[in-house]
Amino acid sequence: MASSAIPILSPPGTASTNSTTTTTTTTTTTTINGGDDTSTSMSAITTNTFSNRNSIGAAAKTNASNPSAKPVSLTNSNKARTCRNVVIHGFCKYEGKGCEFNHDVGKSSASVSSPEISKAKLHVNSPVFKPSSLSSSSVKADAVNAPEFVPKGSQDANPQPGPVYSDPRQLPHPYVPTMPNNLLNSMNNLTGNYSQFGINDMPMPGSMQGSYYGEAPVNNYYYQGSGSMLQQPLQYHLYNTPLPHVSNLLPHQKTIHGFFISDNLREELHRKNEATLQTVSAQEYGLPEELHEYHSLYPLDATQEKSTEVFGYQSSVYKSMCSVDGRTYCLRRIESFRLSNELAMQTIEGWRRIRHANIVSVREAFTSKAFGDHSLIFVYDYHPCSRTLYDIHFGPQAQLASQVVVGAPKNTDYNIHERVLWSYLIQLTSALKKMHSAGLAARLVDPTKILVTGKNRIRLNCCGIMDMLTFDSAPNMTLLQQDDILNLGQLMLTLACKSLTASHNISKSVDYISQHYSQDLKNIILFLMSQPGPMKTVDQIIAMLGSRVLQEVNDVQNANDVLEGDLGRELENGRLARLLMKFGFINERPEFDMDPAWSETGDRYIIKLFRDYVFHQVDEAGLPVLDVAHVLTCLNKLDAGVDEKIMLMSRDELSCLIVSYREIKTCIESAFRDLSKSK
Ligand SMILES: Nc1ncnc2c1ncn2[C@@H]1O[C@H](COP(=O)(O)OP(=O)(O)OP(=O)(O)O)[C@@H](O)[C@H]1O
Repeated sequence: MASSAIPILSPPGTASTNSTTTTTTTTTTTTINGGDDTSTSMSAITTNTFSNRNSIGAAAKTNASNPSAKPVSLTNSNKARTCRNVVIHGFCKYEGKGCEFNHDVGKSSASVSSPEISKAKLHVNSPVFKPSSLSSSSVKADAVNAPEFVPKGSQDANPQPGPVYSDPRQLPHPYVPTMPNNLLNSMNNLTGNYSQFGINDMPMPGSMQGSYYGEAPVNNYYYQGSGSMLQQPLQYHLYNTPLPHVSNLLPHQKTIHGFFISDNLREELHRKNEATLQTVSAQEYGLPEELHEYHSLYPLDATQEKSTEVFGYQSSVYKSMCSVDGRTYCLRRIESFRLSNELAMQTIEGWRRIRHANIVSVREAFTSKAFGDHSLIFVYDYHPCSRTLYDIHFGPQAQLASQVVVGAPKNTDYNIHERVLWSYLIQLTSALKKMHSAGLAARLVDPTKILVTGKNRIRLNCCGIMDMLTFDSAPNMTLLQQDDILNLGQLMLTLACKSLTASHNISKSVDYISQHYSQDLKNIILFLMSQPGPMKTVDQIIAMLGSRVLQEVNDVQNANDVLEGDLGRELENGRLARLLMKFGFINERPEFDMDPAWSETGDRYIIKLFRDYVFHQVDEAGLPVLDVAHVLTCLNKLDAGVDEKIMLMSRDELSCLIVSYREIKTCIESAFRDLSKSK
C-alpha cells in the first residue's frame, strides 16, 4: 500500500452536524412506538423509498421538535412537496409508480439551488444525526417488526410519467467515498499484486521455501514479475508509513497506523514467524525425516563451510519441530563424535536448570546415527532471525561499512557505540554470574557463540557442549571460570577495537580504546584481561560496572514501555476481532432454536443491518466502499457502546431505523448470550 493515511473524523463528539439537519426536512416520519418518541430508544422511520442502499452517513430527521409525533399519512398535499429521493439521489424509482411527492424538480429552481441539496452529499464519514430528545435505553422489538411502508398505488397499471432530467447539472451531487484516492488506488494495487501470489505461481514444492542461500527472493517479492517467486509472500508492507503529504494531520485526525503496532515491530514479528515456519525437503537436503523426537529439520548455517575451530569438531545447526510439544527448537549437531563415557550425559543436567535472559536455554542432549555417523545432538531454545555477534560486527556487511569510514575520526559509526559496549558487558556479566553461581562455566565467550536475538539483546549460546566434549579430561571449574572472565575481557577488547586480532597487540589496542572510549571502559577491560591475583570474581566486575547498570535498567524499562504501548494498541484490535467473531456467529445463521428465521428477526435483524452499514456500503455507481477507517470507527464506537445514533437501512430500501451504537451493542450481547446459553 503506497499510502494508508486515512484522516478519520474523530472523536465522535467533535463531528460537525450541519448536514444532519438540512438533509431531512422532507422526510416523512413515522414513529413506531405509539408516537412517544421521547421515551423510545429507537425510532424506525419508514419512508417511501431511499435508493442507493447503504449509502449511509446521511442523517435522518426524527420529529424531535414534536415529541408526540403521530404517524403521518401521505395525502394529495404531498404533491406540492419535492420528493426526497429526487433531492438526495436525483431520481425516484417510484416516480410514476405511486410516489405522491413532487418529482418536477427541473421546473423548481429553488429546489436545485437550495442549501438542502448542496449539503446533502452522502458521505461515509458524514456526521450522524443525534436527536437531542431521543433517549437510548433498549430497542423495542416491535420497532423491528414494524410494517414496511408500501407506497399507495404502487400497483398502478397506468403510472404518470415523471419529469426527465435533460440537464445533468440539475442532479444533486453523487456520493463520493471518503477514502483518499491514493489509499483506494493502493488498495486496488494490492489486490492486484496479491492475486499474483497464487499457489500455482510458486514453484516451491520440494525445494527450499526460503532465502536460505541468499538467492534474494526478497527482491523478487518487491520487483514482482521480474523473476520466479521463491518465497511465500507475507503482507509485511501492507501498511507503509504514511507519506509526508498525508501525514500532516490535524490534532483530532488519525492515520490508519495509529490503530496498529509500529511497522518495524510488526515486520520483525512477521519475519520471526516466517522463519519459524520455514521448511525444506528432507530428501533434497539429505536430512533425516526424524531425529529422536524431532522432525522437519531446517539448516540454519549461513554457509556450507564447517569450521572445527571452536569445538574441535565440525558442527551444524538446524531448526526443528518437537513432536512431543509441537514447539520449535534449535538442534546443534557435533559431527562424528563418539561418546565414550555415558556419564558425560549427566553434565547437561546442570545446564537444563539454568534459565536466564542472556543464556540460550539448554533442553537436552542425545546421540544419534540418523545422519549416518555418530553425532552428538544438543537441543536449545530457538530464537528466530537471530545472528551471531560475529556476523553483526565482523560479518561481510560490517566489513563493507568499515571500508567506507577508514580513517574516520573518533566516535564515528565505525566504532561500536560505547553505550552498546556497556550493555553487552552488563548482559554477559549477568549471564556469567548465573553460571558461576551454579558451579558452571561458559567456556565459550566467543563472538560466534553469542546470539543477538533483538536490538542489542545478546545471549550466550552453546552452553554445555564443551563440558561433554572434554568430559574425560576432568577440567578444574575454578580455572574455567577465571578463563570465562579473561575471555570476556578479550571479547570486549575485540569489540572496542573492532578487530579480531586486537588481543595480538594489547598495548596498541589499549591505546586505541583510550583514544576512542572512556577511562572507565578501558579500566574494566584491563581488569578483565589482567592475571588473576589471587582470583577474580564476577562480583568484582559488577562492582566496577556501578551506575552503568542503572543506565541499562533505565534503557530496558524504556524499551519495555514502548512495547507495552504497542501491546495496548493490539489489545484494542483484539477487542474488535472479538466483535467481528460475534458478528460471524450471529449473522446469516441458518437456524437457531428450531427457528430458521432467527438471524433475520428481532435484535438480530438490527445486527444484520448494522453489518451492512459497516461493511456493505456502496457508492453511487454501486461499487463497494472499502473504507477501513469507517469500519474501525464504527466498531470502536460499537465496542464502547456510545449513544451516537446512526441510520440503518433495510436491503429493500423500504425502511430504515435510527438506532444508537449502545442499542446495537445490547442487541449483539443479547443475541450472543442466546447462542452461548444453548450450549
Ligand atoms: N539457538 C538458536 N536459535 C536460532 N538460531 C540459531 C541458534 N543457534 C544458532 N543459530 C543460528 O545458526 C547460525 C549458525 O550458528 P553457528 O553457531 O554455527 O555460527 P557460525 O558463525 O556458523 O559458527 P561456526 O563457524 O562455529 O559454525 C547462526 O548465525 C544463527 O543464526
